[in-house]
Amino acid sequence: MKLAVIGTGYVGLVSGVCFSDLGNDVTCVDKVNEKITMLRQGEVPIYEPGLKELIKKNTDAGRLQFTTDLSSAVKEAEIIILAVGTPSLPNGEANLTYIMEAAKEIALAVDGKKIIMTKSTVPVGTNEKIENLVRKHTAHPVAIASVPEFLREGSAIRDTLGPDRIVIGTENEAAQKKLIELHQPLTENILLTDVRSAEMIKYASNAFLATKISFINEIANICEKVGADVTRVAEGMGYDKRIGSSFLRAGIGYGGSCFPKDTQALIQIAGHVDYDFKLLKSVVEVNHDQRFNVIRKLETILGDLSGKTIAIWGLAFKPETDDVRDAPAFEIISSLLQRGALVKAYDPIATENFKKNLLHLDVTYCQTAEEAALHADALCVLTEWKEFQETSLTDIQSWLKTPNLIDGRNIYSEEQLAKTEFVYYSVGRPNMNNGVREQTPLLSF
Ligand SMILES: NC(=O)C1=CN([C@@H]2O[C@H](COP(=O)(O)OP(=O)(O)OC[C@H]3O[C@@H](n4cnc5c(N)ncnc54)[C@H](O)[C@@H]3O)[C@@H](O)[C@H]2O)C=CC1
Ligand SMILES: O=C(O)[C@H]1O[C@H](OP(=O)(O)OP(=O)(O)OC[C@H]2O[C@@H](n3ccc(=O)[nH]c3=O)[C@H](O)[C@@H]2O)[C@H](O)[C@@H](O)[C@@H]1O
Repeated sequence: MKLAVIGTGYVGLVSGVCFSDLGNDVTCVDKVNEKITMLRQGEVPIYEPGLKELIKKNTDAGRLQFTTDLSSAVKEAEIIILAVGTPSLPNGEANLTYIMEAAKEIALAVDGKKIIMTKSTVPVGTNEKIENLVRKHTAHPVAIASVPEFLREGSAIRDTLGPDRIVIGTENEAAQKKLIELHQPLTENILLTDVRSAEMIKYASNAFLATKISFINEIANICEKVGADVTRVAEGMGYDKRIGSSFLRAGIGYGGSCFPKDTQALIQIAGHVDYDFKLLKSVVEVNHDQRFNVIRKLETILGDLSGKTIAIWGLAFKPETDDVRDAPAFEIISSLLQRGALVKAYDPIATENFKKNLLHLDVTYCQTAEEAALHADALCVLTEWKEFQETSLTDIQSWLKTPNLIDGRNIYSEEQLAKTEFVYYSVGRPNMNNGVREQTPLLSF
């Protein structure tokens, strides 16, 4: 099939490349010239394991192209995939400017029968708005479908080529048939539904995963007070198939380009129909507060942070990506600087993106993990990069001025710590001091 993909962010690029890998002719479109130039030269504007190689394979095979010429790409295609951004407005609502602009450009370019398949995450009712807009600008038969995307950054190719499910929301039977045909090589598990339900499935899925994270983070906070270990609690819960073990990793809260924005957007969607989504509001609040536990723990160990040197390992919102959108590191570092601390930070690949976004922050960015940790009063691990997990605790101890370690992602085990002198605080697990577990006093009730 001939496809045009509008937008070469994570979703557009990865789905475009994967669809071409399945044998379709794909043209990826972006309005940013530099992105298209890079892609044509075989460079990838985002970091995603395996993507560069897959792009080369498919461009070499002549099935994958990149252009800024939306009109020609649309004319050539049977299916147009809409994958532009839907960032948050200041009030939390999804900003639909890019979607609507792109939809208009598509409508003005169509010259025959087409399917527009929306992969961007859009509030319930948006695809109907897209349809109305398109009808205003063209008389050609254009079918609209909502086909939400569920990929994760860092495992985007694997997720796209082996999805748990595909959701196709459309009222147009011919489009439905065509979209089943397009997605069938990926999975047999295709849910056919109406447009509004498809749009809601995406928000409900992200909101539910965010809820799991905030839930386990609150359990972790209680574990710290009662002397239990949240990793064992999560394991014990996860064996129950009704609960499942995924998304029960306690930490410093979720970040990234989607959970924070999509939870806020769903609260707004509910608000527009006079529904107060109390549970989700709490999920967001818990998540925001969770970040500051890192600061509270540092203050417990070091007291006043003014003049103290704090090493930060990890700036990306999760490993295997250079994406720093809404990364917890932003607020944690800002808060440290406000308290007068000196911050030295290291991330294997996200430093440049972080700097670009936070030019005003007075942070010393380091080339290696060791450089960041050297002579610091404490080290905070904010992203669970494998490189950090593989660094010997004996080395870390020798680099630091004082062996204080805040492990925001629970990457080190009690056994590893047993042979060290660290004051070690993690999330929802017993503190360690000089290789020994700190005892929680008898509970009074
Ligand atoms: N990032 C992710 O992992 C996931 C994102 N999503 C959703 O997918 C959508 C896209 O997300 P990202 O890929 O992160 O977006 P992004 O914001 O990184 O990229 C969007 C791209 O679209 C381009 N663009 C905007 N208007 C255009 C136009 N009129 N013509 C051509 N190009 C245009 C921009 O220049 C940009 O390169 C969002 O709605 C997001 O919520 C869904 C699942 C996963
Ligand atoms: O709509 C989207 O954009 C995507 O959002 C998430 O994907 P992503 O943001 O790439 O990354 P996740 O692996 O879900 O992690 C999100 C955040 O939650 C945190 N997290 C995740 C899992 C967990 O157990 N604990 C936890 O704190 C991560 O550290 C990270 O900050 C969803 O997992 C995807 O299904 C969805 O398509």
